[in-house]
Amino acid sequence: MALTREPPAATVDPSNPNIVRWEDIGLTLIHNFITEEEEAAMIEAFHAQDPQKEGKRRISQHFGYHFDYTTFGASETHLTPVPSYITNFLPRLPIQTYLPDQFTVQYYPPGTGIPPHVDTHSMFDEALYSLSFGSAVPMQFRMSGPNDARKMRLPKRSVQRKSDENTEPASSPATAEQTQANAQAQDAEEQSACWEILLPPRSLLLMTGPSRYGYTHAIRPRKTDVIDGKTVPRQGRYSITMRTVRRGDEIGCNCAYPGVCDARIREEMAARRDGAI
Ligand SMILES: O=C(O)CCC(=O)C(=O)O
Ligand SMILES: [Fe+2]
Repeated sequence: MALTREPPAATVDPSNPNIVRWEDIGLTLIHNFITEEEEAAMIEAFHAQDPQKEGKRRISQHFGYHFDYTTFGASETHLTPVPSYITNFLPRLPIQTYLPDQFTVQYYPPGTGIPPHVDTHSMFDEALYSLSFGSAVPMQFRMSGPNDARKMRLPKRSVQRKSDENTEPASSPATAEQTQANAQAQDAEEQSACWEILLPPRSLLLMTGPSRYGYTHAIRPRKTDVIDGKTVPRQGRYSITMRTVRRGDEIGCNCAYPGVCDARIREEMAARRDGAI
C-alpha cells in the first residue's frame, strides 16, 4: 500500500553531515556510527553464537540485563556480560549522562519485520537506541492513536472479561465478518498515517521525546522495499536495540501520551479495581 505521508522535516547538523535530526519528535539518525570493520566483527560474532541465517523468524541475542518478554521490562537477575563489540562504541553514544545496560541483538531474515509497538515507558529510561547493520531497512513510524491504546489494554481487558465469557453469546458469522472488516479499515487507516525513514547499515537511531513515547515504530515484513524510487529485494538485517533499565523508585513515567503509557494504564487499572473510577 502506498504511503501517503512524508516524514516530518529533518535537519542536517551543520557541523556534522552524518547527523540528521527530526527535532519536533526527538528523533536522531547518525550515519556511519560504526565502521565496516566493526560491522563485520558484529556479524561474525552473531553467527558464531547462532549459525543459522536461512530461517523465517527473527533471531534475538541478549546481553546485559535480559529483556523480559512477559513484562516487556528487563530481568533483575538474568545478566549476560556485554561483549567488547558493544562496549567499544558506548563512549561514542550521543548521550553520556546515562548509558544502556540492556542490549538485544537481532537478525531479521529477508521478509521479516517487527510489529508496530511503543517500547515500555516505565521500565526504561528515555533514550532508546537502534544500531542497524548488514543492510538497510525502512522503519515505519506513526503517531499513536486510540487503537493503540486499546491494543495496549487488550491483554488485561481479556483477563478481566474471562469471568463474563460464559454469559456472552458465541460470535455469529456476521460478527466475525464485521470484525474482519473493522480490522481491515483500521489497518488501512493506520497505514495511511505512517511514514518511513531508511535506516542504512552502520547507522544509529536515537528515539527520545515524542518519537520514543508517543509514536509506534515498526518494520513491515516485506520481501522488497522501495529505496530512492527503486524496488530492491530485502537483505538480511541486524540491529542492536539498547535501553537503560530503571530500577526501584525510578520506575514510572510522566509522559504526555497516557493512552500508550504502561505506567498510566497500570494506574488506571488499579483505580478501576479499587472502584475509584
Ligand atoms: O530492529 C530495530 O531496529 C528495532 C527493534 C525494536 O523496535 C525493539 O527491539 O523494540
Ligand atoms: Fe522497539
